[in-house]
Amino acid sequence: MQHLSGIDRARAALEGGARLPAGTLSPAVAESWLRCRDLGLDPRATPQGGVIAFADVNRRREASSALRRLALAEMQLLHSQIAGSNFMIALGDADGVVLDTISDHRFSDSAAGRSIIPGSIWNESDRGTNALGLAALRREPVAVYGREHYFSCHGHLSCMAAPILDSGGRVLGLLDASCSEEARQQHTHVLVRMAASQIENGMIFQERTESFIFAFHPRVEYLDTLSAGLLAVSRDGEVLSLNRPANSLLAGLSTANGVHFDALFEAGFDMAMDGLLNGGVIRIRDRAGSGVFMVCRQIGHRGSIETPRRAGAAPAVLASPGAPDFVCEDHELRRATAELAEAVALRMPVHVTGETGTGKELMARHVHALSGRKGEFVAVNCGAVPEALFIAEIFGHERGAFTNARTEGAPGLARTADGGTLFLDEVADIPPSAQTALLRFLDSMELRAVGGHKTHKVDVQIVSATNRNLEELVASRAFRADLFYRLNAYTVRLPPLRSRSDFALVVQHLMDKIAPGIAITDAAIARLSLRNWPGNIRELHSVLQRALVRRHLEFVDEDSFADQEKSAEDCCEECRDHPLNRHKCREIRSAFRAAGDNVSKTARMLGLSRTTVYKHAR
Ligand SMILES: Nc1ncnc2c1ncn2[C@@H]1O[C@H](COP(=O)(O)OP(=O)(O)OP(=O)(O)O)[C@@H](O)[C@H]1O
Repeated sequence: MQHLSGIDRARAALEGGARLPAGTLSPAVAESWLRCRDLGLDPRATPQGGVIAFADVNRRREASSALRRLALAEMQLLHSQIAGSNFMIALGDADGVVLDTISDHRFSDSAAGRSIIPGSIWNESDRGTNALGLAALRREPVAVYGREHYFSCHGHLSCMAAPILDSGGRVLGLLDASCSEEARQQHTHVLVRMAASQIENGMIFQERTESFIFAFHPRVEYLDTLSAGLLAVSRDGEVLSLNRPANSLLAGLSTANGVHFDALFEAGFDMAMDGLLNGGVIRIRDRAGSGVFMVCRQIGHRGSIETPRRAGAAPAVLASPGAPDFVCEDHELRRATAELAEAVALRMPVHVTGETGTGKELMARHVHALSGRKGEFVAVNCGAVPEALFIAEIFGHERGAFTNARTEGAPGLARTADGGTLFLDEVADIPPSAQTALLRFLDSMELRAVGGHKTHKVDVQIVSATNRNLEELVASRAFRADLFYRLNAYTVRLPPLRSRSDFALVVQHLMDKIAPGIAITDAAIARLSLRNWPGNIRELHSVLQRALVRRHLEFVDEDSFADQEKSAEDCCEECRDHPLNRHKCREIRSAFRAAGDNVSKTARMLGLSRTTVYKHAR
């Protein structure tokens, strides 16, 4: 109760513009309040806006891709440790902009949950005192409970945040757990700190694949814990990075950039290596005289055997056992898929975008093969399932849940995909009522059949795809923003065929598939490359098939497409792929030419509206 009355007095002073009573707040919070007051922020006002545009979120996500890869896996774990307790886990970048959230559905449906979304800015100067902003400023873990938040409108929130630092002490990102004030639990703070340390350590391993990594601690039984110091050391003994515990364990010694192992430990690098490379734990003294145990956690290798693949280093054809080959020499596509394997290894949901026929389903099958999962690849066309049945179709239904033909009950597609991949095609068409259910499922990987009482946990790789602009749908509120961010943890944008720099390779690949051994001339490829390809690779496939038929499966040259091009010229772009419309379209275009390219005259001749004529005559 004392704490409450203390905070009451402190708030009264803050909101009344008076001096803050001493001893009522932690120094970190008190200093933050004063900074906010100096900035002229009104604690009773509602902080303005504070959400950046989608494109910026994506740019920031890309800039933090290495961090996100590790953090998303930790966030999942953290979420499962504190699941069911009305919490949200958020990852922010160094500027306090939220990049990803995983949330308990009760929390995400609350006012607080709606304020912590990807793109929301939680730095101190925008949102006043809050854990994320304060942890970024202080570069240490911080908790801000209830009314300690500067703005009274955030008084129902409790947040615990820990910064994720690089070995130079710079903030790479922030991990935050937020809940409603009454749901807060002490141990969450510890879990968030542990997760942040785990990510920091992971970053050292991820970035230093060519270095030795040693763990050390004064007590041998702590070598496997998060308290152990980690040192990344080059083959010459130069210390390249240290984690936070290493810095504290070596306090008093200079660990500045480029320091040599010999300057930190009495036994020289070569002698230490003899013992460490034998796989054993050695005991050595640091230069301050303290004894520590040390073990080698990674043997650095030379060259590029395991160095992470950079954009530009990916192969021309992505091939995985069990998946159809995916031509991928185009540089945009290579960049988009450079880190796909890592994302899949971390079970990140993959979102594939691209025009119709660009290979979204093929990419989904490739992800499935990459995941090495033994279970099934289950594709759902979200646009084709009626709204009323969507949830039952995905999550199953118990016997008797429906009174029509579905009396028997079914496990649902998500359970069928257990151990495999669930491909949500045309994901933009998921009915609004099912979006919430899908979001809950993605957060917990648990589902309950319609009419059932038992929940089932499943393990599925999620791949979604659309050729619509999901960002616009989110902006118009037709698609839930939190679901959008959850699905596109890793996005692959497939370029349209007309802009692919590997066009010739795609043609050659399709030829090999359709008619192995039959040649296509360079001139034919050059001619095809001039087209617009609204139907992309699917359209190219059928154009090649028709050309092969015309040439009796002997060869394909530039004249093989003559009749196709002529008939294409005869109708407008939209009707070209619709056999049913083609006839009508040709009639309009020929009447238009006969009428001397006069739209009104053609319209009168055919008894059609001018708009219709214009649409086809263009
Ligand atoms: N990169 C590629 N390499 C080889 N073949 C490809 C590639 N991309 C697509 N294809 C082929 O093109 C055809 C269309 O691909 P797919 O069905 O995956 O497209 P999609 O984007 O899912 O289409 P839609 O949006 O209409 O559902 C398939 O025959 C596929 O094998």
